[in-house]
Amino acid sequence: MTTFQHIQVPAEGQKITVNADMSLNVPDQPIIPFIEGDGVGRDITPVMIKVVNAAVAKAYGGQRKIQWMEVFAGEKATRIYGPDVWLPDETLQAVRDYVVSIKGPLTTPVGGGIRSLNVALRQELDLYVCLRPVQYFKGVPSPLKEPEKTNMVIFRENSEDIYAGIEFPAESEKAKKLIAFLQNELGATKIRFPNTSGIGIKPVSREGTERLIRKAIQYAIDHNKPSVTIVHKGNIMKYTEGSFRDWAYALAQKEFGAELIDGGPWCKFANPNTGKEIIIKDSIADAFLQQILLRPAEYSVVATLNLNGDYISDALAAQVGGIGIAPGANMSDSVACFEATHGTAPKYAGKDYVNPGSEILSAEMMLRHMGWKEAADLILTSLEKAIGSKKVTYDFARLMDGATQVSCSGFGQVMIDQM
Ligand SMILES: NC(=O)C1=CN([C@@H]2O[C@H](COP(=O)(O)OP(=O)(O)OC[C@H]3O[C@@H](n4cnc5c(N)ncnc54)[C@H](OP(=O)(O)O)[C@@H]3O)[C@@H](O)[C@H]2O)C=CC1
Ligand SMILES: O=C(O)CCC(=O)C(=O)O
Ligand SMILES: [Mg+2]
Repeated sequence: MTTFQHIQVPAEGQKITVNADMSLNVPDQPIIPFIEGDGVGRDITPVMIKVVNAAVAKAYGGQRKIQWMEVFAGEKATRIYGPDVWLPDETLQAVRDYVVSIKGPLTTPVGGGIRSLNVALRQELDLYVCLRPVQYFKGVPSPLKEPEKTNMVIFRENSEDIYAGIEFPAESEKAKKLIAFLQNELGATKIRFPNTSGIGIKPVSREGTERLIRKAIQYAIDHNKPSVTIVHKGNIMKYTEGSFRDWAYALAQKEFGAELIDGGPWCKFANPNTGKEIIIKDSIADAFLQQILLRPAEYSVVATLNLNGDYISDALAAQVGGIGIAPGANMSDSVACFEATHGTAPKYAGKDYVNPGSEILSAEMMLRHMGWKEAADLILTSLEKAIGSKKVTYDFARLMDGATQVSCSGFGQVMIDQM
């Protein structure tokens, strides 16, 4: 058994393992690492665990049980491991070795300070897909007239782009060197204020694009979806976002046999499982952001770059009721770490106030990923019933007629009472 410095491995339970074909072996008592998270992480993570335990107990009558194993990151890690240890090596090792994990949000300061621990975790473990389903739950208050028409699944590239954090502060030696190189060696004449510019680098590769698009198209096949939309700003950023689009179309043709529609670039192929047509199309990001509000029913699977995916996730979440119920997963071919779309919402930290729904729905995705469908279904139905009962947290209560506002833990209890 692995020994850790500060992580306590539960006395009972086993690791989930991965087969050669990437399917999972899930024991009846899997050990699941969790990161509590900063800010509201301390409110929502215990509620998520309580709701998941209740759903698993109800679904399997004691036959199955999750053995939770706390691993540390963010502010809590600095209290345990020392002031500069934000993401301990043993946390990365546990998330990798135990295959399936879940995390609360982690703070990233604006401007200076540490770089994002969330991004570091994704990069270190090469969790290259950020999967964020966006669906409407009946009764949730939404700014749209027909929120049920928003039903999309975002495949956000999670390892590249301007998000990779390769940047140099204005007036630093490195920025000066890089600007001089760009001007003198590469003929870049368009840096408007070279003496006071910070510089960021935006790597976007064919390999990174292809592995993301492969997953998005396979998802559309497996879930019988009508289309995959590639979202990019390739008219302006031609060799990063534009190439993303071109590589995506090329992959659809090369690996899935897609054929051009009316000379392209849109293309289509028949779903090998159902025979139904899957259309591969693209949309420029600014236009896409208005299309999803005005014509959401025309979009299904969305494949996009890292930064676009970040913006689109929150925008789409708002359409179906907000980031209080927006779940997600960071995935490689073998490892998956589930997490809410929202951040640490610091003004609400420790107040037992916010909606735990995003992390609970992330756990629902986790249970489904493990093949524990019955427990996952119970979570969905109890969430729907809880919303139907109008006992909801502040974010929904402030927009819902006749609602009773409950706390974060109170909402978890309402869900458990509905199981
Ligand atoms: N994966 C991660 O760990 C992420 C981390 N972050 C980090 O989080 C920190 C704070 O970021 P910030 O920009 O404030 O964004 P947040 O997502 O933390 O919060 C923005 C607003 O969203 C609403 N909100 C967030 N969570 C909930 C919830 N559970 N229930 C109901 N409403 C919610 C609140 O709206 P209202 O004010 O209307 O009540 C809140 O003020 C930053 O350091 C950022 O880097 C951000 C995103 C993801
Ligand atoms: O890492 C962070 O602090 C922010 C990340 C984020 O907003 C996201 O992944 O959606
Ligand atoms: Mg975000």
